[in-house]
Amino acid sequence: MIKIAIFGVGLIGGSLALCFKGKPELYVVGHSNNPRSVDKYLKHGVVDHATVSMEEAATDADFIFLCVPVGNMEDYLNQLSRLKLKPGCIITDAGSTKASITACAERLDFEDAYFIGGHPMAGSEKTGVEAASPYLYENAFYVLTPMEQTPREAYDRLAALLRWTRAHIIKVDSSLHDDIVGAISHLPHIIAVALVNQIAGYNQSNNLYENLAAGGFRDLTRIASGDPIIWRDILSDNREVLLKLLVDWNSEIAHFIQLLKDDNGQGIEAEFRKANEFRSSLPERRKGVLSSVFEIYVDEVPDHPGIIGQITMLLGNNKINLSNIHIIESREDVPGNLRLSFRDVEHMDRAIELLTQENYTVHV
Ligand SMILES: NC(=O)C1=CN([C@@H]2O[C@H](COP(=O)(O)OP(=O)(O)OC[C@H]3O[C@@H](n4cnc5c(N)ncnc54)[C@H](O)[C@@H]3O)[C@@H](O)[C@H]2O)C=CC1
Ligand SMILES: O=C(O)C(=O)Cc1ccc(O)cc1
Repeated sequence: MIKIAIFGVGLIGGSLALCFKGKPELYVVGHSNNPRSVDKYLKHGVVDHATVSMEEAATDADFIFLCVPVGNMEDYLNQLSRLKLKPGCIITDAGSTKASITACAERLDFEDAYFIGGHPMAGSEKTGVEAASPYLYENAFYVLTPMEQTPREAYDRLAALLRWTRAHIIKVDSSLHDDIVGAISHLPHIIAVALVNQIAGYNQSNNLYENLAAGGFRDLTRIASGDPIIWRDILSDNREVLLKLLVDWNSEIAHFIQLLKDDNGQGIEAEFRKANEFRSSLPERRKGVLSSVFEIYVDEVPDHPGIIGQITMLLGNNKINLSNIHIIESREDVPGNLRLSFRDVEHMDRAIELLTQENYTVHV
């Protein structure tokens, strides 16, 4: 049996556990400091075994995944370096930043074990094992940041295990990772939070802001609902990169201020053209670091008990994974609309086909 120990079985650790559990020769052990979390991991069936003992989880493991907040990674690495690990054991992490943890691991002595940094570049604003899914990483990039001295054999063994995630494994230098992910993920999170807080401020004096903030505002700011502790740690750890990115962001905003002051319509148009061009060159059907949500609307769903069950059962029976379901403006006896969200376009396309066959009116 190959033993995989997962420290921190939340959204990311739990999704990894679900990719591995039940696969030939794999045995998954979850660890938490908190006995109540251990019970929860077992109740959710995401691991084969769970324990509060770090030693029990780690000592005979072939792979160790650290899936705790970025701010706790160093402490876990230090603790692991004091244990006698199985020769050849691979320690990896799932943290959203890579330079500091790789540098920390480089300073430590794991004897015959190896550290290889990792970052599955898919996730969501949700947290906890309740939100875990075995499909989370499908078609996403999974970055590995091996060190110069990492043996090829160890890298290959980790990459082979990670094939169960159905992600695309890619090797990137750890500080290049932090520059790029800082720009495409961490900076957008700051912008989303600042924007939501700006509007929340206006809303205090008039809640029409809240009522009118629909569609586009919700799409643009979904990531502002990310977990405060997880994001505190990511932003603090990558602060040097982010401070430079925010200087550039300020110049972009200053440029817009100038265009508006000058009432420079041509300049505004040029900005939109430039953005449209880059955006339309982005790969469309691949998962990126900011997960896309594929949504459809089902019209006039009669508001009687059981209708939602019928729809979810229809999709479930056809192995279509819903990531969210929302009832819009449904009052008693008045037909409502349903918003169904999917994590990938294939599931959405199949749902449209099935629901249309069943005579539901569907809009994308
Ligand atoms: N949320 C996301 O979409 C993504 C997150 N990541 C990274 O994955 C890691 C885990 O994030 P999530 O699974 O989203 O968070 P989560 O909150 O769902 O899970 C975190 C896990 O760590 C445990 N934990 C929390 N505080 C702890 C502490 N002080 N000491 C020990 N354990 C603690 C929790 O009990 C939980 O099991 C983070 O390093 C994050 O940067 C990576 C890719 C995507
Ligand atoms: O909700 C989203 O789309 C995300 O941004 C998820 C995410 C969060 C942290 C990461 O390091 C990678 C992906």
